[in-house]
Amino acid sequence: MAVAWSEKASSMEALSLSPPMSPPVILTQDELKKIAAYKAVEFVESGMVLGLGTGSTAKHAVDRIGELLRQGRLTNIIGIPTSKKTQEQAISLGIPLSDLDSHPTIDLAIDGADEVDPHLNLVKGRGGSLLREKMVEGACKKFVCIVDESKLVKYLGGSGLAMPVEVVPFCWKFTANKLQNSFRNSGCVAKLRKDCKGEPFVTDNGNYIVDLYLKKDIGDLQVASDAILRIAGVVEHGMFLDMATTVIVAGELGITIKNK
Ligand SMILES: O=C[C@H](O)[C@H](O)[C@H](O)COP(=O)(O)O
Repeated sequence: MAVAWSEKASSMEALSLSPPMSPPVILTQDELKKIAAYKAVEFVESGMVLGLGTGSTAKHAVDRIGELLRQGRLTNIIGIPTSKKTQEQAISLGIPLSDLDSHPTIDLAIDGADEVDPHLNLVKGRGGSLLREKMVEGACKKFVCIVDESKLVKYLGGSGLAMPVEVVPFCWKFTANKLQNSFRNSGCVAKLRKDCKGEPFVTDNGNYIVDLYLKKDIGDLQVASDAILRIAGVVEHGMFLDMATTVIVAGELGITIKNK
């Protein structure tokens, strides 16, 4: 999706890429993701332990951290990757890595999201990395979420796209049925995620993903979270409730920074 990048709106902290009176610059969705990511990396300071997110938006942030390290503008960074893919990317960029066992407290994590509601609750995991993301981002002093404006929703599940749940492979149909029945009042349909070969998608942790598709609001999110986590066979779900401390949204009018 390409949008017009116009002048700063009064209520927004914005990056204006075009001088006044010039025609609006048309940016792609990926360019907006990159702008949000670069803005988030401005929060990074030398000496920090950083949670490194996963996905097409977080990838820009990891690239930028690697670039600043190479230029010597950042030093003594330790990255904690949220997926094997991000781990590979960080290694290729020369970012020193560790894990939660050695660094149980993280200064700052930067990661994307699939949905952001008005209270800064998130849906994550459409890339399949929700479990490691939740572990790493749950251990952060500050979690900066970076999105383009297409990710903003009125309520979680409101995009009509997947709400991911990581489940153990053992009797996944049983677990999927339990999940679907738990949210039948919201018109929930539970589907096993498949890879491009039509095989079950397998997470970095060797589990499967059941995607929930909701026709209506699921109501109280904490109640929904508790209900999902009570189902034996569920490992974790992709609702990140009250975890993001800041959300950076890049959109048509500029960058908006929302703080908890
Ligand atoms: O599992 C994937 C992660 O939760 C991603 O952060 C999320 O899916 C957003 O990805 P993207 O930045 O590619 O839209």
